[in-house]
Formats: sequence, C-alpha cells, structure tokens
Amino acid sequence: MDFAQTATYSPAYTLVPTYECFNRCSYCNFRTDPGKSPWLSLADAESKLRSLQHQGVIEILILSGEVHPQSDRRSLWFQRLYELCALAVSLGFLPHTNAGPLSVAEMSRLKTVNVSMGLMVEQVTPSLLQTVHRHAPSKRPERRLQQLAQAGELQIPFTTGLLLGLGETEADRCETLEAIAQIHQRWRHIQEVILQPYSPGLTETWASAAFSPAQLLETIVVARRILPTDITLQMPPNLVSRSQLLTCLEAGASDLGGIGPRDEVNPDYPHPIEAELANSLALAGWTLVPRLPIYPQYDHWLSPELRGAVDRWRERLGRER
Ligand SMILES: O=c1nc2n(C[C@H](O)[C@H](O)[C@H](O)CO)c3cc(O)ccc3cc-2c(=O)[nH]1
Ligand SMILES: C[C@H]1O[C@@H](n2cnc3c(N)ncnc32)[C@H](O)[C@@H]1O
Ligand code: MET
Ligand code: SF4
Repeated sequence: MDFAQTATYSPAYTLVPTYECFNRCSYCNFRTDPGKSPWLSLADAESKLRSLQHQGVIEILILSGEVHPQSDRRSLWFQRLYELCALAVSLGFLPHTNAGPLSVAEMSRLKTVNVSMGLMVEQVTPSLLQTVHRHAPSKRPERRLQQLAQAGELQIPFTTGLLLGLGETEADRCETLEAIAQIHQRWRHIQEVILQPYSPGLTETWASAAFSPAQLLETIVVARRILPTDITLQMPPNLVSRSQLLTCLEAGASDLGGIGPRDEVNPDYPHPIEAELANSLALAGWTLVPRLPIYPQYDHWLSPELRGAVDRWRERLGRER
C-alpha cells in the first residue's frame, strides 16, 4: 500500500545499571533503596549483549536509578554507566542513556558513547513537589529543564516527555509542552517527546487511577499544536489498548519508542511482539518501520566512531527495505 502511513519504533533492549535510587517518586515501580540493588557487572552485560547480536536489536537503552550527586559513590556509579555504554558501542549497538539529571562534565563524557540521550520533564507543575515528587529532589522542574538546555548546548540529540496523570491540570500540561518547545527553539535538538500515561503498577506506593484514554487523545492533539513539526510524538504501545493506539496515531503520534522484551519502567505491561503489532497496524493502513535512536538530521553531531556505527545501521536498514 503506497498510501499507507508510517509509524516508527526503535528495536531496543534495556540495560539497568542499578535499580537503587535516592529519589522516591511515589508512582515508581522500578526503584529500590540505596545500597539494596546490586550493580550490573560488565561481565553480565557483555554476555547479555553478545546474545543479542544479530537479533535485530539496534538501541541499548541504559536506564538507571540515581546515586545522589553529592554521594561518594557517585563517581563509581557514573563510571559504570560510561563503561556499559562503551561496551555496547564496541559490540555494534547504539546506546541511549536516561539516568536522571547529570552534571555538564558527566553529560559531555556520555556524549562520546551515546547517539542520543533522554530525560523526561514529567510536568513543570510546582505543586507536584508536595505530592508525588515530595521525596524526589531530582524532579524539580527547573533542574529538568536545565538538563534539556544543557543537552542543547552540548549538541546531544534528546528525547524528553511528559508523564501524564500525576495530578496536573490541562493548563499544566500546556505549560510543560510550551517549556519544551521554547528550549527546542534555541538548539533544535529535541528529536521526540514521549506522552507517557501514568500506569499503575504492582510495587509503587501511590497506585492512583491510570490516565484516561480520552484525555490522552486530547493531550496528543494539544501537543501536536504546541510543539514544532520537527519534534516527533512518541506513544508507548504497551500502555494503551490497540484501538486507542490507532486513534493516537490518527491524532498525530507517529513513533512507538523503544520496543524490546521487557518494559523496565512498567514491568506489569509487556511490550507487544513486533510482528503482531506490525500486523494489527497494517490492517488499519499503518506500516511499522524500524528506526535508529538518532534521527538523521543529527548525525553530524556525532564523533567519527559513533558516526561510523550509525552509518552502518542506516545502510543495513536501507537494504532491508
Ligand atoms: O521501554 C521503555 N522505554 C523508554 N524509553 C526509551 C525510548 O522509547 C527510546 O529510547 C527512544 O525513543 C530512543 O530514540 C525512554 C527514553 C527516554 O529518553 C526517556 C524515557 C523513556 C521511558 C521509557 C519507558 O518507560 N519504557
Ligand atoms: C523513565 C520514565 O518513566 C516514567 N515512569 C515512572 N513510573 C511510571 C509509571 N508508573 N507509569 C508510567 N510511567 C512511569 C517517568 O516519566 C520516568 O521519567
Ligand atoms: C524509572 S526512572 C529512570 C530514569 C531516572 N531515574 C528518572 O526518573 O529520570
Ligand atoms: S522514577 Fe526515576 S527518579 Fe523516580 S524513584 Fe523511580 S528511578 Fe528514581
């Protein structure tokens, strides 16, 4: 079908350096207390990554709990993140790290081993610091927005997004979207904005109601209006029903994000199998197309080594089509 519309996704696998986190977001089903989760060893990561070679996986998402910036364990934690990324690069994968707010020095070091990075703004609403983010100092809105600016300054292609249903109003969501649009205007480095509906899980302390599908649709429409057209809207396919997903695509979401064996953030919501997803989208006239974790307009920001790896993947994807 030549007239078919396309939805993209990133064939991905998630490595978790550690689940320990000094923040306690009350909606989190991922974290453990500091010192309570072993760190992923390079040996374990290597055997996992080797088993994923030639399986179609392109992106390695490095998703981590956070060690406090002032902790004397911070530099060891950071070193492990760096080494995991370097290992993934050496095995031919393309890393994307989301490990919470980073210093300028940390972010610029990770730029050498990541093709893009990410951090959700969540919501800029200050009152959330009294509720779901009461014990989460790294969720201060100005800290998060500053990370977006820092990424722009360093020429790092970036993924950010909104977590929806935290107790914010529609006006709050618009404000968050406008803040992202404004930062993007200066550096044009935001490749995608994730609209992530809060989804209750089994291990969090909050357990509120899931963000409603009707509001999600409305949010996509508003986001498409506020954000410039060079920013892609991403919708996780495991957090909405299949018919809702199609409505979201019609409304302007066009990317389904990283798809892999396990959603580490929402482990109670398994990702669909790619073939099954592709088939059901095809029935509705949508073609599911794999993409890299970096969009082509940013390739020239990469170091020569990463550029080579990206060029090889682009060639490979091109040949398969
Ligand atoms: O499977 C998931 N992937 C998540 N990803 C991965 C994301 O879908 C892909 O890494 C990007 O689309 C790569 O381009 C995130 C990436 C970010 O930068 C920020 C937040 C997320 C959140 C999730 C998530 O909850 N689950
Ligand atoms: C990595 C990202 O995952 C999101 N996140 C954390 N917990 C949940 C949940 N219960 N439901 C949906 N998204 C969540 C946050 O937006 C975080 O930044
Ligand atoms: C499960 S969240 C993982 C990333 C980081 N801790 C953040 O919240 O931004
Ligand atoms: S959402 Fe991220 S920052 Fe918040 S507790 Fe979970 S791991 Fe930590």
